Parts: sequence; structure tokens; C-alpha cells
Amino acid sequence: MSEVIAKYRLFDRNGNFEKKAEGIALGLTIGSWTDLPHLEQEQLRKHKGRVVAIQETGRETAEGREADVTIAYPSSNFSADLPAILVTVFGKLSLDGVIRLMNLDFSNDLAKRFPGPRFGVKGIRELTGAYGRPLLMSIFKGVIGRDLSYLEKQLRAQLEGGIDIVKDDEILFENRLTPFEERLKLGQQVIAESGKKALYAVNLTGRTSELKEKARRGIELGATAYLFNVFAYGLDVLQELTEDRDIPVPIMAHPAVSGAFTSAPHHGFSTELMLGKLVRMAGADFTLFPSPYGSVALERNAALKTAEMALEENMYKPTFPVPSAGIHPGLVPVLYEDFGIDSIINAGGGVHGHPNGAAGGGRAFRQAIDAVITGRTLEEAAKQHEDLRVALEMWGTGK
Ligand SMILES: CCCC(=O)/C(O)=C/OP(=O)(O)O
Ligand SMILES: [Mg+2]
Repeated sequence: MSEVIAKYRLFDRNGNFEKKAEGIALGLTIGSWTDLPHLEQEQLRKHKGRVVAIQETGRETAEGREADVTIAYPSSNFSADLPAILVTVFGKLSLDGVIRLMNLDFSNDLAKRFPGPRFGVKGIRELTGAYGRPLLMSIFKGVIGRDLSYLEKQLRAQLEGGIDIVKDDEILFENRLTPFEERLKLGQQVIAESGKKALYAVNLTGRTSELKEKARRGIELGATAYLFNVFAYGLDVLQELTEDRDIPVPIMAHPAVSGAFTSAPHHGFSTELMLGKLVRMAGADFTLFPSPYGSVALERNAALKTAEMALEENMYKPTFPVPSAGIHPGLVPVLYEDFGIDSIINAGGGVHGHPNGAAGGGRAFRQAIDAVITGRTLEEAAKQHEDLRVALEMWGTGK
């Protein structure tokens, strides 16, 4: 049957989960059932929500007993787009207070209506020429209020350090000193001069109605990737961009704003659903999320599940997981252990804060990555690599 299956985490002091589940299944679909005449029941049956499972977790929380409740919603009730699906399964219900949407599963006919990443892990590796290791990405930092010459200097240093991808910070918007078109042109020119296959993910910003035109203009100017603050705009806007044949470059989903609806333990959406599964369905080639041991740490299980949903074998190309925030070379072993080879090590401060500058920071990360993929400890590698030694001295190792 064509349907979307929602898994909620409910809380109830008296454990009335059956009543609550049936109330949701009916309330978000046909409204009432038992008091309908038989004929009407038959007419409405194909639109009725269905309680699939109720599983108490055995945990007692501040909000009462906890249960996972699974409810199926027939596709005949909504159009095949994420706004309609989210409103159907968690529209008014999200305002009910203590409830969390943990996961959504889509029947194949419905899942096929979504693009998934255009490049995926394989495509990004082809674009960057980086194989057999996690990729290294760095972030422009401190660009606001600075001019293009500052940006150029930072870019050259990051490239010298051996990064595969450089990205704008998510807070860099259209501005007089480093306008979108100018920094895009400069970035691509400097990368071309370097002879490296690095990507530059420029922040695609502005009003929703301008985004496509701006992105297409960027392609004319040589754009190789876009950063996109998807949760400030909406998943459907991301999907519009990734489905546009005139925007044939990878798009990177930034998690900015998502904490507002994923962080509360008993409310909102699970992080893995939003930053793993749904951004992938909408077409993101990369998904950034807080790492479990960085400066804005995400609970470890949620971070691992996010990466798992980004990469799991299904009809979509895999989305590169990018555990981020507060990352420094000393964390490379635990990142590699937790997220594996198909992940991206992403750092701003961990690159620019290196005593030998961004070039030294990039080199330290590459030396750390080379060490972990060849089974050496960072301490062993640091004996041959000054940049790594200095980084470990500065930031230490491990969680
Ligand atoms: C989770 C996003 C991280 C981010 O946007 C960012 O700029 C991180 O910078 P650092 O923490 O590596 O300096
Ligand atoms: Mg940032």
C-alpha cells in the first residue's frame, strides 16, 4: 500500500498509549470512525490512519512512561512533497506538546518521488580526486567585514594545507566587501591556479524567489558547490535546487536553525530524521551535523544514527556525513573510528587556529588522516610531522 509510516515517541503518566495512538491515527486523517454509518466507513477506509505498533520502552521520564508508537498514513491523503507529508504526520500534532517524531518510512512508490543526492559519495570523490580516506574540508573564518584580498589569502593558505573542499561559513551572506559573484569568481580562479581539484562551497543565500537564478548565475561563473542553510528555508526549497538541471553541482546542507526543532528530548524531530534521512531524500550531497565531541556536541547515538541514515543502502545515492564543530587534528582517530572512511573531517578553528597558520592546520589534519588510515597512532606520526606535533601539543588528542 502507498503510505508513509511515522514512528513517534509518546509520553503518558498513565500509559494510555492505545487511546492516544488511535486518537492520532484518526485525528490526523478522517477524524472519526466508530460512529460513522457502515457505508461511510467503506468510503473512507482508504483514507484512515492505521496504528501499526505500540511499544513501551520501559523508561520512566520526567514526562511519564515512554512508548514508541508507529502509525501509517495513506498516500491518498497528501501530495508527494515533504511539506504535505510533514503537515500530515506532524503538523497540528507537533503543537500538542510532549511528543517527538523519531522516524518516517516511505513506501517505494512514494520514496521514488524524491531525488536524493545528484553526486553522492562516489561523485564527490570523483570531483575532488580524493579516494581511500575521509575528505578534509575547511571553513573560511572571520570573513565578515573583510575584503576579497583577505578571503584570497585565507583560501591560498587552506589550499596549501591540502584541503579537498573549502566552504563559506553559514553566516556569510550577500555583502558589499565579498559579494557572492566576486568571491565565487576569485575562489575558482585561485583554485584553478593551484592546480588542485578542490571544491569551493559558496553560501547560496537571499530570498527564496532569487535562489535559483542566483545559483544558475553562479554556475555560469564556475561554481563547483553550494552551501545551503536548508533549515532556515525548508526541505522543499533544497529539493527545488537539487532537482534543477541548470544547477549541476553538489549541495551541502548546513544544520543552522535545526537545533530549534531537534534538540528537545521530548519534542520536535529526531536529529537523524531531519539531518540524515530527509536532507538526503531532498538531494543534499553533504549533511553537516554537530559531532559528539565538538564545541556544540550532539548526543553520540544521534550523531551516529544521522551518519547511518545518510549512508545506508537504499534507492538514493549516499550523502556524505560531515560531523562538525570544534574539530581539531587530535580528534581524527575518534572521528575515523565513529564515522569511517566515507565521512568528511570539517574544521574552521582547528585549521585557522594552528600556530603555523591555516596551511599548518590543513597539513596537520592530512598527517593525522594519513596516520589513521595506515594504522599508526598520532603520537607516532607526530614524530615525523611538525605540524601534527604542534597541533597535538595545542589541542591534545581524543574526546
Ligand atoms: C555544525 C556546523 C559547524 C560550523 O558551521 C562551523 O562553522 C564550525 O566551525 P569550527 O567549530 O570548526 O570552528
Ligand atoms: Mg559555521
